Amino acid sequence: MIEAVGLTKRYGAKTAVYNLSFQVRPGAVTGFLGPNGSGKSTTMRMILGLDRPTAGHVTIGGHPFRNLPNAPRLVGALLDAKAVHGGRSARQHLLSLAQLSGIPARRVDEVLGVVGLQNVAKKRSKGFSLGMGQRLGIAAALLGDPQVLLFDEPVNGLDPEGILWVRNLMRQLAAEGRTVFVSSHLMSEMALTADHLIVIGRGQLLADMSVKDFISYNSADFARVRVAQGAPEAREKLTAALSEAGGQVLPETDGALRVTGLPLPRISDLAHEADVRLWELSPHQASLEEAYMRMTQAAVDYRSTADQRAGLQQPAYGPYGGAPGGFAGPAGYPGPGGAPGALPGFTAPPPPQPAGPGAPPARRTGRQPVRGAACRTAAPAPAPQQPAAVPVPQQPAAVPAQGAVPPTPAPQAPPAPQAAPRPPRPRRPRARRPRTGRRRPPPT
Ligand SMILES: Nc1ncnc2c1ncn2[C@@H]1O[C@H](COP(=O)(O)OP(=O)(O)OP(=O)(O)O)[C@@H](O)[C@H]1O
Repeated sequence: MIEAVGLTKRYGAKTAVYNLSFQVRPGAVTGFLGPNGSGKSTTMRMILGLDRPTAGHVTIGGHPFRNLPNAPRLVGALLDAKAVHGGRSARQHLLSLAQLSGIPARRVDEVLGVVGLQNVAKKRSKGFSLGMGQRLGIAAALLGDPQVLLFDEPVNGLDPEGILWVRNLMRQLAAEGRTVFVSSHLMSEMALTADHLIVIGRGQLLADMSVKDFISYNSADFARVRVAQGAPEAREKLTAALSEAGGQVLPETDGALRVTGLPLPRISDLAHEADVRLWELSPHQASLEEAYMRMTQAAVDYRSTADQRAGLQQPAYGPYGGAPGGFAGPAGYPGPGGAPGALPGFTAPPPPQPAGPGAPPARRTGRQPVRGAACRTAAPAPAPQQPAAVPVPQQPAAVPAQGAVPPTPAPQAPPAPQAAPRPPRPRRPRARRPRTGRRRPPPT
């Protein structure tokens, strides 16, 4: 098991990870999610003893990584697949790692086979594609047949077959009772691979819960209702009946209705009472991607200037408020779509607040390259001695998870000393040239 307690990492003025506490249990795939720059890699480096926490601690099986006896056989990691000597072949690279860790050479050929690189084992790795490099990094992680595995974006650059292979590999490793901690930005993939999720935003814990709970806490379940074709008056009648009963009803583009705030049996009864024949009444759940986007909107640091969204809050839509896409307001929530008395399971949490005027993202300075295998014994970065000023990320309005550590309010950074504003310079009137009445000659 991996256990982090109050883990904090500062790089100069930048707080990459703040007061992070979580556990990664064996026998499950735990997904590690968060927007770009939210501190996932930093956390993984601290778990592997490659970065020293500024505060807090993290252990594997009860010991800090550096105190683990024979760490490479206990822990395997893929952090940066490109951190390979390009002049070495895949086999040579793995062989050197194996020799450093006392792992028998035959294991090298085994893992080359597992990752499907046996036919290019003698090729220099500098000629490898992104996906081949990724496979080599995974081979390095598996080399010591470890009980604890960390993968930082393992499917990066893999083709669909490779992605499926990684998914099955992760699931198999977890089924064997190993601890599998994997970060990814591919939500659809995480939904299929992970059992449990740890979500961070701006270095702080946002959620620690099962994938299923994460989706239902952070998205609106809804019912799709379709009346018999060619009966617009029946549709209107049903809309009125459902709204009167406290449901939020939105028209869908194909003529169906999206209903939140009412359970399916109640919708069925109301349709029956209104004498409306239904052709469809089905439950729907939002995807992990929708739930993730909803939760992390306020913690996104890097957004395209072409992206007009100020969040996933959508404008009120139709006479009942709310918005298409499952993000209708929850029961009792003052905003579009809210309806008192709406039932659990058919409501969404309050929409996340748009990101506040947080500090601009700090530039990454002197980031240390990290090798692909955990058996690397890099000297730890000295913990920077910083004042305890921490820029506080604005928390999205997330539902606190069972077992999640509620983010502790971070101390406010004192305002940077400002130079006294200069008085505006008086503008000199521009001397006007006297008009001569002559025109410029046309260009030749
Ligand atoms: N060595 C370093 N020196 C200074 N700042 C750093 C260093 N390493 C990371 N950071 C900063 O810490 C923050 C967290 O970075 P980190 O790489 O952990 O995020 P991440 O969640 O892994 O991002 P991504 O999803 O883009 O890989 C970023 O703002 C980053 O610039």
